[in-house]
Parts: sequence; structure tokens; C-alpha cells
Amino acid sequence: MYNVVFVLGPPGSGKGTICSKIQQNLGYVHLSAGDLLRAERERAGSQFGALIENHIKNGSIVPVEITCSLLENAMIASKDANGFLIDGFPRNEDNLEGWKKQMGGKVNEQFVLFLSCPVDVCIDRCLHRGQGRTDDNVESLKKRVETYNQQTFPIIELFEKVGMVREVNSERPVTEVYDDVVKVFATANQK
Ligand SMILES: Nc1ncnc2c1ncn2[C@@H]1O[C@H](COP(=O)(O)OP(=O)(O)OP(=O)(O)O)[C@@H](O)[C@H]1O
Ligand SMILES: O=c1ccn([C@@H]2O[C@H](COP(=O)(O)O)[C@@H](O)[C@H]2O)c(=O)[nH]1
Ligand SMILES: [Mg+2]
Repeated sequence: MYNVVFVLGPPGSGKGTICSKIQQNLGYVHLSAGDLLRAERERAGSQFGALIENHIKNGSIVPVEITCSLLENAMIASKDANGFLIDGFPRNEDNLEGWKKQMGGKVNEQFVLFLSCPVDVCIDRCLHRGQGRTDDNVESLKKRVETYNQQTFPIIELFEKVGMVREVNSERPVTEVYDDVVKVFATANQK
């Protein structure tokens, strides 16, 4: 059984930043669904490159079978990890259903780390991220935020209903956010 923590929040809320610090310090392996999709987009011979880029630019969601297979392959490649941080997934109901179908029985879902941050702050962070992402522009960000509000936030609410959400306000400096996140992990791993 793989231990899994889903890390969700609006675009630019700091998921990747916090996950890389948890990976360094707590022995979880960070798997960003977006990074895996970007790597697949660049992979020579991939049949999904154009489809993935189209979804990324439009802030829409790639079919779950593609994302889930990339995640499962990455988990198999690091099978000795203490656990996995699944960053930016599941993003909608179809993602959640596809995940259950493919991964149900193979994973122990510990909790959902929800990094909450006002959208205007998030957009500003993305516009200044400086990584050359094809979706860090005003037009794509508008669509990404719309997808987040319409499809991803309802998934967080679903997890909330079953008591799985641990919310941390990520509008604050990274060190403060990280300190609170560490407390969340300490409590979860005590049990
Ligand atoms: N707490 C913070 N305070 C200020 N800047 C931050 C904070 N956390 C992250 N950042 C910066 O904001 C930008 C976005 O952060 P990051 O890439 O971690 O977000 P993300 O949630 O993974 O975004 P996306 O959903 O677009 O992948 C980066 O430039 C990062 O350095
Ligand atoms: O599960 C996922 C994760 C991501 N996507 C697509 O990738 C971009 C970028 O994701 P980030 O988390 O911001 O790196 C996202 O807007 C989607 O288009 C996806 O389809 N499914
Ligand atoms: Mg990210």
C-alpha cells in the first residue's frame, strides 16, 4: 500500500514550493501531475504531446487515464518511498473516479493538504514565476482559475465532507506556511 497525500489549491498557491520542502525533509516523494504531463508533452514519440499542450494552454483537464498512468508509473519507480505527495490531482470528479478505478486498493489516502490563497495573489505569483510556462499568461490564467473554481474546489469540498481536508493559509511567507504544514504531517503520522 502506498501512502498518499493529495495537495490541492488554486494555481500559484504554492503547492510545488511546499511539496519540494516536504520531500527534502520528510521523506515523501513529490509527484506533480502538471510536471508529469509537461514531461510527457516533451517526450519524443509521445502520442499525447499535442493533446496535453492544448489542455494546458486552455487550463482544461487532461483525460484521467493519461494522468493516472503517469502517476502510477512514477509511484512504481519510487516504490520504497515513505509516501507520495500528489500535487495538483485530482482536479475534478472524473479524475477522482478514474483514480479510484485504477488505484483503489493500492493506496492509503492519508489526507488532503489544501493550500488556500486569494486568487489575485495567486495570479500575481504565476505571472512573476519566471519559468516560461506556456500557461503563465493572463489569458490562460483566467481559464485555469475558472476550471479551479468550477471543477477542483468542489472536489476539495467533497473531501471536506469526509473529514480529509487539512487547510493551511498559504498567503503568508513560505517559512510560516511550511511550519504549519509540518504540524499537519506530524499529527497525521502520529496516528
Ligand atoms: N508563500 C509564498 N509567498 C510568496 N511567493 C510564493 C509562496 N509560495 C510560492 N511562491 C511563489 O509563487 C510562485 C508559484 O508557486 P508554486 O509554483 O509553488 O505554485 P503552484 O501551486 O505549484 O502553482 P501551479 O498550480 O501553477 O503549478 C513561485 O514563483 C513561487 O516561488
Ligand atoms: O491532474 C492534472 C494536473 C494538471 N493538468 C493540466 O496541467 C496544467 C498545469 O497544472 P499545474 O498543476 O498548474 O502544474 C493544468 O492547468 C491542466 O491543464 C491536468 O489536466 N490534470
Ligand atoms: Mg505547481
